[in-house]
Amino acid sequence: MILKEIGMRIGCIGFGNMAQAIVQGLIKQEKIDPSMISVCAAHYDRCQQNAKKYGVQAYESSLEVIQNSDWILLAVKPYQISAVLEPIKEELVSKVVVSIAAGVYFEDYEKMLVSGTHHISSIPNTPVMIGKGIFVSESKNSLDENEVKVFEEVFGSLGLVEWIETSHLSIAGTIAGCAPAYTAMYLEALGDAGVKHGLTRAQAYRLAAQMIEGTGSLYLAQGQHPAQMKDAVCSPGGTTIKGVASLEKNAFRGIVIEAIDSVETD
Ligand SMILES: NC(=O)C1=CN([C@@H]2O[C@H](COP(=O)(O)OP(=O)(O)OC[C@H]3O[C@@H](n4cnc5c(N)ncnc54)[C@H](OP(=O)(O)O)[C@@H]3O)[C@@H](O)[C@H]2O)C=CC1
Ligand SMILES: O=C(O)[C@@H]1CCC=N1
Repeated sequence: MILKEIGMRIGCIGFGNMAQAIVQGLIKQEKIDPSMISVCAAHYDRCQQNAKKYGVQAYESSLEVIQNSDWILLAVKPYQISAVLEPIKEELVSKVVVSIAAGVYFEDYEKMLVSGTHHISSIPNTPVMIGKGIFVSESKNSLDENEVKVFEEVFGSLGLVEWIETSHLSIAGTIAGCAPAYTAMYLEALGDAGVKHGLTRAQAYRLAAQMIEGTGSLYLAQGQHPAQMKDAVCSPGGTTIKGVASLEKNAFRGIVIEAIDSVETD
């Protein structure tokens, strides 16, 4: 489904890191012509500069974005949602609202939007930019059957659309949405280790990134238990098991779980 063909226009209220990642992804996947995307942000000058990078249209107000769009991506910080929606909620009744704000779900929007507004809460991650992302999407939503189909086709072109019950949305969003940061830290750490031992930084990052992508893809292709994947690398008396022992000594898995806990108990 190419949005141009069905005449669907997308508007972004908030055009920061995540909205730009989605817009880049949609343009890269040739789902939509940039001319059909409208955006606004708090600072118009910065928004104009960012819009120019992708060839999309920047507006000064969210009202103009809504007037020029069919689907609205709500991409401001979670704590700003309520204030941003209040003056425009009447205009959203005939639109489809897609929220990407972490922690703001169906029941919250039922209180903030006009009754009957079609809306869905979804937590994406930055790899949507290159079609390898995730949209953790709340099963409970008020889209009609056709809109759900469009949602799955359009945002599914940027990666995996995973439907999740509200009670598990937060943890799913943390694994999918926050962990790219932790994975980037792991990438950086492997890069530092490579450099420490003589690789150029570029080589070290290239090797580490390909390894991370390959390991994830291998799991997705075969569904092997991660422990089996680990065991297949550890030759008896070999090199890998020494690193495994060191990671275990430093509670590698424990600190990862603790990091996720710290997000969830916030
Ligand atoms: N970054 C990520 O990886 C992920 C982010 N999210 C969610 O995406 C949302 C945006 O996060 P992120 O992109 O990281 O944040 P950014 O700070 O990068 O972007 C926030 C955007 O909101 C704009 N903004 C602020 N106030 C208003 C307003 N009153 N009206 C219109 N626009 C406004 C800002 O404008 P200006 O730049 O001019 O200040 C900016 O463009 C959050 O709700 C977050 O939870 C979800 C999953 C992953
Ligand atoms: O850090 C944040 O708040 C956002 C939500 C998920 C990823 N980034």
